[in-house]
Amino acid sequence: MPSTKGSVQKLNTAIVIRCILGLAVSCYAYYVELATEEDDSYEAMCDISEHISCTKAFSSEYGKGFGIIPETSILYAPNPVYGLIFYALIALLSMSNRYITSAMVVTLGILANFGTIYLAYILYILNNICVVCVSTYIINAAILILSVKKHRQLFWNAMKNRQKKSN
Ligand SMILES: C/C(=C\C[C@@]12O[C@]1(C)C(=O)c1ccccc1C2=O)CCC[C@H](C)CCC[C@H](C)CCCC(C)C
Repeated sequence: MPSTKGSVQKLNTAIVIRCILGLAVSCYAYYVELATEEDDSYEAMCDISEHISCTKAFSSEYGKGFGIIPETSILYAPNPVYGLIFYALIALLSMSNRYITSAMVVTLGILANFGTIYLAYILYILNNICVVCVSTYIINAAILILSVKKHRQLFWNAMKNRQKKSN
């Protein structure tokens, strides 16, 4: 198992890049969601056909608060807002190479992928393909894989350091 400081830094960069992509996609989704609400004549780029439509997903009952948070809750917000908070949080936490922060990123990554499974199932129920949504699923999967790799690297680095000290 090769374990160097350099490969942890490379993984950090890779995670931050996925977060920036996630932020960009979430911004776009948020913009489209607002624009469809405000302007009836607005045509979103991601509305490609009858069954490949992002606005159908965004304006469905599941487009806000994941369809599970009650409308009266202060947490009730369009889904992309959760995406913005989530990707910003992961980017910040990924800059640290501490073991606990890395464990937090892995945990949040697992949560987000459960979110992905749920949202993908909703898309299936809606009989719809949403290109913007699917790209967030791919980003979430990549973030989880990379953060698990980083966590393993940190583990092996800690092991190596222990060995060095005892020798
Ligand atoms: C743009 C985005 C998801 C895309 C989409 O949600 C959209 C836009 C939507 O309207 C929709 C409608 C119907 C079916 C599917 C969909 C979606 O697919 C965001 C990902 C967010 C990701 C799944 C993060 C999950 C967050 C964690 C559960 C933990 C959050 C903790 C932090 C807030 C602190």
